[in-house]
This record gives sequence, structure tokens and C-alpha cells, in this order.
Amino acid sequence: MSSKKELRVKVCKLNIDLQRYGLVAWTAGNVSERMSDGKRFMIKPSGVSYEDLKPSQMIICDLDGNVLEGELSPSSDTHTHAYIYRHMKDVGGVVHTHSNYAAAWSAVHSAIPCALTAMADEFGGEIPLGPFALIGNDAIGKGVVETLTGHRSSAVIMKNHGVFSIGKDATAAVKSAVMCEDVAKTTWIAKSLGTLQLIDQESVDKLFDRYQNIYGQRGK
Ligand SMILES: O=C(CO)[C@@H](O)[C@H](O)COP(=O)(O)O
Repeated sequence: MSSKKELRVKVCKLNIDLQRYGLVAWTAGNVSERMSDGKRFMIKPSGVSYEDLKPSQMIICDLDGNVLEGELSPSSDTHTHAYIYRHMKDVGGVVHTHSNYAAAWSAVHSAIPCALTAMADEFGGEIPLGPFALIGNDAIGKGVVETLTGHRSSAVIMKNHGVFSIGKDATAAVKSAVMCEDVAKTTWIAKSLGTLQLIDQESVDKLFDRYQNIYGQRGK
């Protein structure tokens, strides 16, 4: 269980990782993690350059998006993160990016079809398209929750905007955002070369099951 100080370091690093992975420009995007009591979350401050971001600047909010600890203004997506945490009890981390290829799919109002084994592994099928919504209230959060609830994907591309991804913690949500952009790019390139050839559902199910339950160093 992370201490508050450890969580500040973790959440700050993962926000900076968005820039390191090329998922955001300037100060776009944000990462948060639910705290161990389940009733608060930690998020980056709004509009602070990733080069200048410090653990001490991370902001603690309640699940209504009210600031409990922090000197700076919280991310402009704080209410979206709060809405997701209130309505998706198993979610421990939330990420938002404007990653180029995924945002491009959102601008043509298309879900990302499952034509790659890497998509089946990580998302269990297509990456769904969520509704267009303006920032600043519960609208985006509602769209994310309505789209992802009951869906195997851990990422959604919101129309004309960008990516929201979820996970058991912030690290998992950042991984989802990284993999979302990777498959969005490859699928976009494939689409420019010809007709996308989708993977059959039985194979998608087998790939997803293997990757989610066998892949990697389980319990080592
Ligand atoms: O999508 C938007 C604005 O359209 C925001 O999410 C920015 O991408 C990041 O805002 P802050 O977290 O720095 O307030």
C-alpha cells in the first residue's frame, strides 16, 4: 500500500511518462490514481509543464472532485476522473491523452476495429468510440462510464477529443493508453494500405484470455 508521499512520486512520474511516451503535447493529458481508502484520488495540477511537474504539486480530491489537499488548481478533467471513480468501483487509475492516431480515429467518429492480435490481447476486441462532450462537468465522465461499463476494453476514444483509459491502478491505465496509441497507429496505417481484415471473435477471445491470464511473469 503506497504512502501518500510514495503515491505523489508515482502519480507525478506517470504524468511525465505521458510526454515520454509521446502521448501528449505541451500540458495536455493527465493521470490520477485512487487512494487506498477508496474515497480520494490524486491528480496532476492543471496546465503545469511536464518539465516542471513535482510530486509535491499533486492534488488530492474527494470523489466529487473537491480539492482536499493542494495549492494549485487541479486538472481540468478532475470531474471526469471523479465521475469514473464514483461509478466504476474497480477502477484504481484513470488517464487522459490526446495521442495523435487515437485522436484521429475519434475525429472521423470511428471505433478502432480489432485487426491486430495486440488489440485482442490488451483490449479484447475493438477500442470503442464514446460520445462528444464538452469539458468541465460530468458529461465526459458519463460518456466514458456508459461506453466502458460491461466492455472488455480499458480505453475509449471520445469523439473529436481523445483517449480515456482505466486500470486497476495508474500504471495499468497508462499502459492501456500507450497500447491504445500503438494499435491506433498501426491500424490507421493498415487502413491507408487497404481494407482492414478483422480477427474472428473466437480467436479474439482466446488471445484476450491468454494475455490477461497467462502472459508475463505470473506470481514469479
Ligand atoms: O483535454 C483537455 C482540454 O481540451 C485537457 O484535458 C488537457 O488535455 C489537460 O488539461 P489539464 O489536466 O492540464 O488541466
